Amino acid sequence: MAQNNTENTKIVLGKNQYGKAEVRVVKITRDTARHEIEDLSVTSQLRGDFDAAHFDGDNGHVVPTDTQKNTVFGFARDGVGSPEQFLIRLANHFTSEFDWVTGGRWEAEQFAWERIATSSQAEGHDHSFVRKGQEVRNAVVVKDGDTVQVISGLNDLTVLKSTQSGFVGYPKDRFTTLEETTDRILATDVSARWRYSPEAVANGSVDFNKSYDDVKALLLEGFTEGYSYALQQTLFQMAQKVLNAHLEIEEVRFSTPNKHHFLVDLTPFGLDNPNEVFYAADRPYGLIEANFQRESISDDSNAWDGITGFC
Ligand SMILES: O=c1[nH]c(=O)c2[nH]c(=O)[nH]c2[nH]1
Repeated sequence: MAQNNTENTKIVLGKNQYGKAEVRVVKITRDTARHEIEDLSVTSQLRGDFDAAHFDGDNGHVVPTDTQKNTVFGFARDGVGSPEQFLIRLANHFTSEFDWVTGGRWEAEQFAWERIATSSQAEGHDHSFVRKGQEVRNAVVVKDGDTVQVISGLNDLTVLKSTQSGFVGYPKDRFTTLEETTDRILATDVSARWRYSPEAVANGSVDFNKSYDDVKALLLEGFTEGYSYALQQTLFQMAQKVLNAHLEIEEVRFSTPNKHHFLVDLTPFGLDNPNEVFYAADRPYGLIEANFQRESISDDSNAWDGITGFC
């Protein structure tokens, strides 16, 4: 770390990074009449030797954030492919183009679109799309020297089990009013992130789009299977599915609200309620977070720095 001698106090520059946040880029591939759309929000942040900029106002090393934004658009001209590959391309570009850029952090959210099906085009319209309502995909690439870390993920994947879920056996004290139940609704908006082994990233063996679809399907399958004794246990079941099937993934992290559904008392109206009518409360909600990782991996990766909303 650099030091700067000011009048009488030595000041050291700590961690720093800079770049352009949330560059909204939409790429239409229009080589044929049937267009393709790729829609992303990309953040680029560079790390390296930027002492002079901070201490002396010397911008000789400061690749403008405006240039970083333009690079995103320029690279999109060739297509995105997968958000992970797109970010790795940006990482390799900035670290090879500018000697003093030793690494950085690149992040993307990807918004999915699907073709509008019409009565004349059941297979979907050629160039009219509707935003897919499910989850938002995301990716983070962190490069430090030659090591590239990739974390993929999704937000807001809303799921619900209408039975096969209960919550019993918890400790009770004078503040406990919650009734035990063996048949409740379990609902959550899944935020999940998973980190690939740097080796798998380096040898280029990961097909990030295929892997994403597969992990999402496994998370959903894990949610459906069996009886849930708590959201905590269901998260483990979901992670287990992913880690068993994808050896190139080292860890999976979750942040999931427990979206409570309270049985409404219909007796004032002379009606029974055999687990059919619920009040869907929006707050407060339980907040269940858990990270699952292979025992064999060390937990010293700082790839997660800057990812908020996970424990
Ligand atoms: O799945 C659950 N986990 C909890 O930790 C919890 N706590 C609570 O009140 N209800 C639930 N449900």
